[in-house]
Amino acid sequence: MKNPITVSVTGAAGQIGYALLFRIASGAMFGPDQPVALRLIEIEAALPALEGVVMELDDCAFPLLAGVTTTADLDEGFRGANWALLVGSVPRGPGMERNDLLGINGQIFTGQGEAIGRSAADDVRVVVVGNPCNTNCLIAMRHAAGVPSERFFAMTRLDENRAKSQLAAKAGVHSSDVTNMCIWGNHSSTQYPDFYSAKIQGKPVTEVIDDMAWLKDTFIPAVQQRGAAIIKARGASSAASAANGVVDTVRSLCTPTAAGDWFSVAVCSRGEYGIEAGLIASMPIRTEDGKSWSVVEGVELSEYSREKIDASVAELQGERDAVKHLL
Ligand SMILES: NC(=O)C1=CN([C@@H]2O[C@H](COP(=O)(O)OP(=O)(O)OC[C@H]3O[C@@H](n4cnc5c(N)ncnc54)[C@H](O)[C@@H]3O)[C@@H](O)[C@H]2O)C=CC1
Ligand SMILES: O=C([O-])CC(=O)C(=O)O
Repeated sequence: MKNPITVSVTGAAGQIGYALLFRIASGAMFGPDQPVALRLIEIEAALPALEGVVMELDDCAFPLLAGVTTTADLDEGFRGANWALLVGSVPRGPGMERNDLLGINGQIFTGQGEAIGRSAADDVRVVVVGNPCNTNCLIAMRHAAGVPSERFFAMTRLDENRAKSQLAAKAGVHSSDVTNMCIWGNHSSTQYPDFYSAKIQGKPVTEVIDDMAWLKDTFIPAVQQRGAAIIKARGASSAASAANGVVDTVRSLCTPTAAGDWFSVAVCSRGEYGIEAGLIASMPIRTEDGKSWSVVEGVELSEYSREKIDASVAELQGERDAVKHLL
């Protein structure tokens, strides 16, 4: 039997938490022979509800679940964490943009970053989901003393999956036929789902979907606005698909990437593709060994792509400037 991987999850009693914990405990995140220990973090007021979730985890009798801890204490919650999944934070409601949450949620990530620096395992990797996730990730990274910047990620995988699904439906193929789908920039309505470099059954999307007006004027806004459309329809923000995005993000970071492909996650830029170093921006990422990762080099950017990426990066710069007092 392998040693358990310790996974800390904040906001564990929330909507995404409810969809995520059972997937982790069932083996969907780390595979069918990898035990996991969960450390669940909530604010005091939500601890009673979290106990109910733990009762349900118990009632699943998951063979891979090696233990569950619940706490409102950040050091206790991140103790020994190999993965810290930062979900806890307020979701937006109808009519809001994700960065309207910066003032409400930003400060959560200072204390969490500090506690990760003090208490997590030496190999901790951090995935920020709580919105606005890129800038919250930046805040956490800046406060996590001793944790290298390449261990911080913000989630754009749900956007990637949405984009694949939209392109597949238009082309009449399965979403698994869509590869090389990069979301660039911010997890926001300025994100750029790069249809120019994506492929369908190995061919450029623009060859298979010969409809530039649809790609530019329907596809891109549909992906950018999908979160808002879900909020409008469901009355609450995406939860099951977001949890699925977290599972996919961690799996992709832990599993060698298929030859020629890449996946989307926001990482700390080192200046790749002219994106200001130090910003948490989504880019095309590969891992060869399931541990270290790299930004895929040489993706060709049309003038259109360049403009879209620059606009999203400008938004990230604005968000960073708005939280200067937290950095
Ligand atoms: N990056 C992405 O693709 C996506 C991000 N999100 C974001 O994920 C976040 C969570 O969404 P939901 O689970 O639907 O919200 P929710 O409101 O159902 O749950 C959030 C939970 O976080 C807890 N919480 C609040 N402050 C906390 C703190 N300081 N420490 C620990 N826990 C804390 C709350 O008590 C609550 O149980 C939101 O910010 C939402 O916008 C949602 C979907 C996709
Ligand atoms: O749109 C929202 O506020 C929630 C979210 O991040 C998403 O669904 O992508």
